[in-house]
Amino acid sequence: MDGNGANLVDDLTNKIEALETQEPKHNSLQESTHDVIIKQVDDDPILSVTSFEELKLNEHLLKGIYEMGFTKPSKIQAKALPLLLKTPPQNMIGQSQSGTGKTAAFVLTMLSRIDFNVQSPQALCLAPSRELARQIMVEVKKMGKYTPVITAEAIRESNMKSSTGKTRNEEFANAQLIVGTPGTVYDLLRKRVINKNNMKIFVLDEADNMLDQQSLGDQSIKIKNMMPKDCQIVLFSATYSAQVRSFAGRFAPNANQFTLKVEELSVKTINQFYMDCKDENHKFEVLDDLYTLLTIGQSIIFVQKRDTADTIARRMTEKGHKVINLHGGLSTTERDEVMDGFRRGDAKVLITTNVLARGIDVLQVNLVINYDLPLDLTGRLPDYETYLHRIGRTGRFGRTGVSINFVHDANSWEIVKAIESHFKREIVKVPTDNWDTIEGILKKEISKLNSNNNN
Ligand SMILES: Nc1ncnc2c1ncn2[C@@H]1O[C@H](COP(=O)(O)OP(=O)(O)OP(=O)(O)O)[C@@H](O)[C@H]1O
Repeated sequence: MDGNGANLVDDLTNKIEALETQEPKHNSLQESTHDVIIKQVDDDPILSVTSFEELKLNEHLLKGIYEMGFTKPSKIQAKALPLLLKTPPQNMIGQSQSGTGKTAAFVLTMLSRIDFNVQSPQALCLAPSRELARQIMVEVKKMGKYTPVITAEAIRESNMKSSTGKTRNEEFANAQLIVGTPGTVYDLLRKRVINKNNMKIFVLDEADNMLDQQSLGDQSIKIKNMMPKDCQIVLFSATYSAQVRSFAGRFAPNANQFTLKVEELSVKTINQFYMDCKDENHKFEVLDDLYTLLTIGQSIIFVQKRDTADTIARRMTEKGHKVINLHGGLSTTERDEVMDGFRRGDAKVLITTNVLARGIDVLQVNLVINYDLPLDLTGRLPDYETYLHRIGRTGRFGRTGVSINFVHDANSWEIVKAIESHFKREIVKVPTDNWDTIEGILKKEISKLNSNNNN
């Protein structure tokens, strides 16, 4: 690479590092300008608030929200919260793009429904992974910091110490708000460790995944069938396939519904690229080059299988890159340690499987690499929903992000083309053999995106 090329790489590096340090734009929310389609169950006018005060939330909750730096509701919060908080409660099937603040919408609703004088479970939230359940609990604790809420996490135990010093059963006996994964929650409900009788609100985050019969659907249905009849059911996700949506309608009957058009699904601030590799082996060489030649902020590399995650992590380490690796084959303690380290920024590169495709919110992540493209159960066709969730780990809440897909044969090329036409969003080709050109293209696209953001 000539001197000029090296300078350009530095430029790009600076640009990517600048993205890394972007402060949250709390006062200038950048969201889709196109409205979602809202289907309301009653004839009341559709409300949209412009401030959290308008929602008449408990003052202790407001204090928590402001301490988190939230100055005003995001678009989904502004429109969904007035419906979510209605009395008597109404069900909700909510959809909004990745990173637009769905968590706060349902966490505020859960915290608002709880009678703090009653010490038994009243709000239950399910998430598809322990990492996401733990993350939601962090949000609950921040938002509920000035309320007396008692919480418990229903995920498989790790060796990390309980912060309360209570036994697990004691924790669940008087917990008012529980967040967990379906298997553990079902087990605790079945053993009556979790008392369901006073449950007022049942939330499924990543609802399409939680209702998918080939995934977590069975457990979610069993849990829902244990809830009291008048329990409010709230579903949220960035994606719903047509099939899951019709099932969701039965799971949460008479629900207010927010639906995005397919061309609105993909976040505009995530710039999508693909790199044409010669074969499977060449993918690793390109990955190595990427991390050698560009200093990238925090990034996530997605692969399809646990074995691949282990292999890539080992080979990257051998090449001198500092990477960490998280998948479902690790122990719960290892998973927690890896995730906490990544959140702290101790490690910049996380190699993982679809276990972390959904919901994980690490604002500094500015690059997502699909080392293996997400495939459905046939192993040959694209998994559109997972693609959108994976790239949605960057570009959160108005920030700019980059995603790079590795293509290495005719099938993977067809998958990228199918994804491009499905979401109606261009995936730009970058070469794999000329690093001056590569960074030139990335730089041009990123600056185009930045100037669009500033308009
Ligand atoms: N009103 C707000 N003001 C400022 N920041 C906010 C606000 N609401 C949410 N955020 C922040 O935006 C980020 C993304 O929010 P969140 O994780 O809830 O997105 P999401 O819609 O659930 O995304 P995903 O579909 O990927 O799960 C978080 O860091 C959150 O703290």
